[in-house]
Amino acid sequence: MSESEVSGSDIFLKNSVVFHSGKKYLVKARSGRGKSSLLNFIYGTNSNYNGKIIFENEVIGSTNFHFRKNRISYIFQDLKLFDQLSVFENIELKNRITNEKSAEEIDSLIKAVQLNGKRDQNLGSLSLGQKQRVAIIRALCQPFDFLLLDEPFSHLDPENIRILTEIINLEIKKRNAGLILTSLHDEYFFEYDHTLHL
Ligand SMILES: Nc1ncnc2c1ncn2[C@@H]1O[C@H](COP(=O)(O)OP(=O)(O)OP(=O)(O)O)[C@@H](O)[C@H]1O
Repeated sequence: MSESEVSGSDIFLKNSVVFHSGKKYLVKARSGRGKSSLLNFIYGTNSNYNGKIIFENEVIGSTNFHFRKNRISYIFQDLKLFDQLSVFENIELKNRITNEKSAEEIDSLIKAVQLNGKRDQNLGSLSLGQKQRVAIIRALCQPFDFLLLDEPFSHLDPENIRILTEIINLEIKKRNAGLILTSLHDEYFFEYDHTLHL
């Protein structure tokens, strides 16, 4: 994007922007303003920017895989789930690497988000809102200091959003983690400490 396009941004072109763990941030912008790009920069999967992203004195780059494994968890807008695997298998695939949760805990989360009837069904046959619920549970199956959420509830009804915000709040509190959520709109899913405009 050009400098004029981002001149009013609270993040782009600033000398420094600090995100603290334990705090909740809403990043709000119109479509195409760089919300997904910002999260990809932080996650280390897009390095097409000027400047540095520093996590506790270490520069995040595309090869710092340990950040993605241990420090930052990300719910992608396009979810990045495996259509050929079942709901349980999609979650278990990550959990097998991290050992973050027991099979019973995963089952209880699947039930909490009202997907127990779909547990063994392939992702390919699920609705987008159902897939969003799976992606959110999977993202909670790892250690993290920051949880990145890219328009995570765009296809969910208020009741499911309520359930998921409760689950996410508990998991964040347990880890004293920070949350960075992008949205097109003002929204009140979480009690945000800061709202930043791109
Ligand atoms: N790999 C890329 N190469 C070139 N341009 C890109 C690339 N990825 C994103 N862009 C451009 O950067 C801009 C910001 O894209 P981005 O997906 O970050 O926006 P967004 O705010 O998340 O949009 P939306 O709300 O529609 O998801 C867009 O103009 C997009 O076309």
